[in-house]
Amino acid sequence: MKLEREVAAETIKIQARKVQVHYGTNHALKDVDVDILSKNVTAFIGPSGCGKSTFLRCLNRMNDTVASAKVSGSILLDGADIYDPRVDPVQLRAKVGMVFQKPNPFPKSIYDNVAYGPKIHGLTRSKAELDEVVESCLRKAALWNEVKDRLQSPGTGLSGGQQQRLCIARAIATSPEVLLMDEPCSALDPIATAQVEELIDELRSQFSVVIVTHSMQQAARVSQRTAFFHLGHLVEYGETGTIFTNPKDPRTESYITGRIG
Ligand SMILES: Nc1ncnc2c1ncn2[C@@H]1O[C@H](COP(=O)(O)OP(=O)(O)OP(=O)(O)O)[C@@H](O)[C@H]1O
Repeated sequence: MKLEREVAAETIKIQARKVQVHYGTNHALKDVDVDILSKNVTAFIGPSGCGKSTFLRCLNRMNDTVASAKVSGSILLDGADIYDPRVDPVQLRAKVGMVFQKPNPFPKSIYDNVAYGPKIHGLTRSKAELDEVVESCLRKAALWNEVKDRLQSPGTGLSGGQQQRLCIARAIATSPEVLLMDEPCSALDPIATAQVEELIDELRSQFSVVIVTHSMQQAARVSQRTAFFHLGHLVEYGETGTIFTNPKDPRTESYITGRIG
């Protein structure tokens, strides 16, 4: 029997039903149903072009910025439709933050990169409060000790791994509830990758994390749930251990054993 604490931790944060995405005539995502659990890391895996990033971008309406993209179906965040016309996508993206494949700090200081979100969303009332938020986010992103003496230096002057941790600090500065990560380690060396993976594990005590990855080892290391996509379909979704050791669908098995992809 599960402990009460564990059951409480496994509430549904995002519920997606019959999500379809077309880019012009390209039907990129077909009838995707999935429940993303709170305080879990969910990995999206599958061969190139299968729709992982497309689906990830549906979860904070980033596809709104792609003129040819048409999204249908329903996506609920804590039971509320994120595609409701009354939802402001900018506010939504503060709640559902995103970290991209290539570290993309703003051409501003390290401090301002992190302070930007809280400032534009009016989340702090004083400079002292903002300083606290910046420090706490840099600490959570395991970067504080490396940058505390040069907060006014440009974020773009950091190493690739440090820049990615800065982008994570920036993404968590608006206190998101969900963090979307699109291949966040693909531009990083193994040491920086290990640091970011460790961080992801720590972040899940506070956020739901959804990560797109090409590395099955990474999915197995960091996630509790895995979704396997193939040709625009979500083929299989379940506990990571089960997906990797006892998949139900032959397509999942072929992918994890290296026969497709
Ligand atoms: N901005 C876009 N405009 C038009 N078509 C797109 C766009 N983004 C993705 N697509 C198409 O949608 C399909 C799914 O692409 P998507 O990037 O979601 O796949 P992916 O599984 O994340 O691939 P990869 O692992 O290579 O990043 C592909 O056919 C792709 O060409």
